[in-house]
Amino acid sequence: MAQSYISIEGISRRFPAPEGGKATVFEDLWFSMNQGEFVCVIGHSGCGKTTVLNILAGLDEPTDGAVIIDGRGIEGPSLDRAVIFQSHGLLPWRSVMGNVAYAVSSKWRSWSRPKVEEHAARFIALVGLGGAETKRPAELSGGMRQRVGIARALSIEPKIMLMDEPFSALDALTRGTLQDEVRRICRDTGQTVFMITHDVDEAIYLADKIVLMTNGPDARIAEIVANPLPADRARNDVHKHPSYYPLRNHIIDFLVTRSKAFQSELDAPGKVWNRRAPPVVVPVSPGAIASPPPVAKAV
Ligand SMILES: Nc1ncnc2c1ncn2[C@@H]1O[C@H](COP(=O)(O)OP(=O)(O)OP(=O)(O)O)[C@@H](O)[C@H]1O
Repeated sequence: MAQSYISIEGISRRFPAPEGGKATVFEDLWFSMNQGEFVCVIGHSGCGKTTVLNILAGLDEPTDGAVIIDGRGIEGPSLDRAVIFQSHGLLPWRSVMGNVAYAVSSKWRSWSRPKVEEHAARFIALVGLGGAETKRPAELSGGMRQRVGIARALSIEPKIMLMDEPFSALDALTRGTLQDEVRRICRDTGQTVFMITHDVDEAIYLADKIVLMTNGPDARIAEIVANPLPADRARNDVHKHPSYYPLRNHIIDFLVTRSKAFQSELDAPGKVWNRRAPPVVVPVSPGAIASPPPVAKAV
């Protein structure tokens, strides 16, 4: 059997609780990703999405369990894994060019200054910030800062892109353009993407798989939804696909109703829950052909 590229193996995270003891954010999560896959994670605030992302980034460690990437355990951050944070994480004393060029020169240490800046400028232009290279973060709007963070992450051409609501601070037009660009770049370069979002339509447009997490504390992966839309999808056409509304309704129903009830359903007598293999669901319209082939129940 082919080995997964990223394998999350039974990770838990507990923090000291204010009242003493430990608070469990999530317990015994199992999940894997193949190389080149685009995965979105959806779940209510506080279920531990950012904590999982920080563990994948090597910025935090699980209390139990392990994450294996390409056959090796994670040992801290790596330039093979770029992170786009909600809060930009820019160096305030550096210009737009300085922030992106710093990342580029960290990755390719032997490159000359002009080569670094030429490479950085391409990605600054890509996110629509050509002309703003000399500005410092304090001179930019929140959305512009977020675009610098996206340019910086894309510029180091990482194998894995970890994104925490990367488009949430952007206006609708810029968001759409950058979603298209990020999707195109990730597909062209075969990057593996783990992205947190609260935007169901964004997940439907971008993801191959959508991981649904139950509410915290003690959150778990409720389901993995395999996106039945064709991999080669166009933004303007996704809603015309016969499986679009079944997919959208399934996710919204989860967020509105099932994410809360899930825990008590699982605790019902006689319920057997295999944490190692959360159910894979392919929501399709009756009669539609699902892609990828249904590996589990279609609803
Ligand atoms: N360093 C920490 N110390 C104590 N508790 C923490 C720490 N980091 C996270 N938590 C707690 O873990 C829980 C999950 O936080 P996390 O940020 O991962 O959730 P999230 O699902 O990403 O939320 P959001 O959607 O609001 O960003 C929260 O209750 C948070 O208070």
